[in-house]
Amino acid sequence: MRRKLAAGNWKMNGTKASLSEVAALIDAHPAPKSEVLLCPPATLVAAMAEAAGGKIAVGGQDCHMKASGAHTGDISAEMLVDCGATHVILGHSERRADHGETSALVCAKAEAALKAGLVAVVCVGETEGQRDAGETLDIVGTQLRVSLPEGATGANTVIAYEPVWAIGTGRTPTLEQIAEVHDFMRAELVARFGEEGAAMRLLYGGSVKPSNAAEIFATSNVDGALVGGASLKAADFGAILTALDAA
Ligand SMILES: O=C[C@H](O)COP(=O)(O)O
Repeated sequence: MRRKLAAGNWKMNGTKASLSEVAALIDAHPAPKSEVLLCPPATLVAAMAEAAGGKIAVGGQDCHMKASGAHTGDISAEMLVDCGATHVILGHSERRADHGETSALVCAKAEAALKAGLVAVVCVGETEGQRDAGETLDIVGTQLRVSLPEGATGANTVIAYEPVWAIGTGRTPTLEQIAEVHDFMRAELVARFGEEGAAMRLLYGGSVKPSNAAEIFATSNVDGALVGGASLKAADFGAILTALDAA
């Protein structure tokens, strides 16, 4: 049985004052059925982990493939662990677009994350042009195949399907489109990883909000969400968590 996961990605948002949202979330949802993960900017990982006190999981938004060394501005998986992180988002489309990250690099980062004991939340998803060209399953299949290292399991790896054109736009795929991609990903993962592929959580991400969460969570092979904008406010993220707990 896959435990549902409500994950929030704060992206480049938040200061120490924003940690009041974490306290509010925990107060309002002291014992959720679903697992809860928040991934703040690196500057807040340690403080958020302390504020969360183990009641919700905290993750980074990226890590380097190496454990240490001359890589100015980068952060290693070991450093995230040292700050109290248990997860790391890898291969988000904003990293792929802003920093030219390839699936091969994402795979190297995922290997580093797993070695350090982090859960890797690996993101895949097509652009609008790729969807219009009928390439969605090809793109997602290739990203999955290349981004995931050997040794990925249901315990150490989560997949987030995030159509690039749905991120921060208020647009979402139809439920049929989400189901098509999630069912496809499940089949690919089972074909490669067997039982471990069946155990991996598959999150949907892209304009998830309180008003559309319930229907998305009722969709085939959706085990939760990776939420951007709506994760910044405890009230919105809490409403999404409530919908996930009820699914
Ligand atoms: O990582 C989260 C996704 O990019 C979704 O962002 P969004 O909920 O603001 O559309």
